[in-house]
Amino acid sequence: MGLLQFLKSQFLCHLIMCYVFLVSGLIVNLIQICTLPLWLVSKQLARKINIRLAYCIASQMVAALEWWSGTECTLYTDPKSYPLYGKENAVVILNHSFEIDFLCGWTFCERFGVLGSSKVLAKKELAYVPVIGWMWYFLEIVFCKRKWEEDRTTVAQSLQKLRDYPENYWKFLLYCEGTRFTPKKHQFSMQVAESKGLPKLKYHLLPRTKGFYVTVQNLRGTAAAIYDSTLNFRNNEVPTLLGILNGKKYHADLYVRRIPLESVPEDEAECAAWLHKLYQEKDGFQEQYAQTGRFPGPIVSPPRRPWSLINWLFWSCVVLYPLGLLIAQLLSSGAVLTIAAAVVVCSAVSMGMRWMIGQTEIDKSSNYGIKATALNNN
Ligand SMILES: CCCCC/C=C\C/C=C\CCCCCCCC(=O)SCCNC(=O)CCNC(=O)[C@H](O)C(C)(C)COP(=O)(O)OP(=O)(O)OC[C@H]1O[C@@H](n2cnc3c(N)ncnc32)[C@H](O)[C@@H]1OP(=O)(O)O
Ligand SMILES: CCCCCCCCCCCCCCCCCC(=O)OC[C@@H](O)COP(=O)(O)O
Repeated sequence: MGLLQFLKSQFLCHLIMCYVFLVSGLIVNLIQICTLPLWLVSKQLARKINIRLAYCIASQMVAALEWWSGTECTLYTDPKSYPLYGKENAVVILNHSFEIDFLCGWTFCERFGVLGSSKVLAKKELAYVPVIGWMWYFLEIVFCKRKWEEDRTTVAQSLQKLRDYPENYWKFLLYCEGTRFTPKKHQFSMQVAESKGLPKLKYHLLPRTKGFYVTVQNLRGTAAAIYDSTLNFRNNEVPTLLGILNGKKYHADLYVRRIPLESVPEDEAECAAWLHKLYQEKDGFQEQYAQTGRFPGPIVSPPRRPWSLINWLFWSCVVLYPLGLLIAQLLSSGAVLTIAAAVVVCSAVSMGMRWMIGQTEIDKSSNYGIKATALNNN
């Protein structure tokens, strides 16, 4: 193990990274709150400012993936579609099998210059996660309770609000499986597939079709295409956020197909059947990947950009300098009680960060999808 790799595995480094993320994130959240009056005066300007502010937070995690862990992200796609990525609005459909799949999504958004304005249909629980969840509130992220009776109106309303979004180039991410893949959820989901007379899937859960239908209906005329995206990792890697913090390098492969939105049927039942067929095709791509280690089509990888790193270094300077002064003052004062209080605060913060990282862990995944009726989401 080299010196750099040794340093990357040290808890002190992780603590410093988490401190930078948390404090800079809270500063950004505070500035976001200050933009509230602006929403009344100029909604579009407030949105544009919040896109840039969100970039300050999200790109730190992207920098950790790209520059700290050095994870390689390879894109398989049609070279004819490639020039359109980042230049049009699109609904992205992604498999939900990995703890850092959202981060790989963010990385591609960053490389196509749409990280700050990217959107997602996220479970409501994530809105309460400090920094990220609070930032999403100002980005007009669409939240759902995964209870259709309640979501059918709120999701449609939130999607309608996005129709006049000022930044043209955003991606709306939809995990149609609705929850992360686990063998148990797969077993239940395939029972539902069987009861509906649908072919079984090997690598995916049965997609939930209502969210997809409502998204397509509400974004017609705004989004130009569906980006059907299938993600996997080389050599059966099981990537985690803690692995990224430890500087572990992963190898992500993403296959993206651009499908014009007009080709999705308008009728609800046909739209649902279209989505089921899409997931059967996605299953085929994963099978091919398992057999050959490749997705179909050529590789057209966009290079990483320096901006995420520059942003990270900027915020590190902003928040570490006062911390350094504070620690020096504290140690020179020799006040045992104050030092003890500082240790308690540090421990509390690191526990809080561990809880946040826990939100990404599949073994802490919800029970959603375990019962066929899926009534219990907790
Ligand atoms: C490549 C570039 C990438 C770019 C990335 C871009 C942007 C990045 C931006 C941000 C990244 C941040 C990442 C954050 C991640 C957060 C993600 C999440 O939170 S995922 C969870 C929330 N999202 C979803 O759930 C979306 C999918 N779900 C739906 O669409 C649902 O329909 C719903 C709208 C949420 C409503 O759910 P509900 O359960 O109430 O209703 P359903 O109608 O879906 O369910 C009943 C229906 O399903 C059948 N059923 C029952 N049990 C199961 C089961 N186990 N499996 C499958 N199906 C089941 C049941 O029979 C009913 O069927 P029917 O419809 O026929 O009646
Ligand atoms: C600079 C880097 C420092 C990094 C410090 C660590 C920061 C910690 C940040 C926490 C980020 C929280 C974002 C959560 C996104 C989780 C996305 C996700 O995958 O959600 C799961 C849901 O889709 C489905 O839920 P389940 O039903 O499976 O349950």
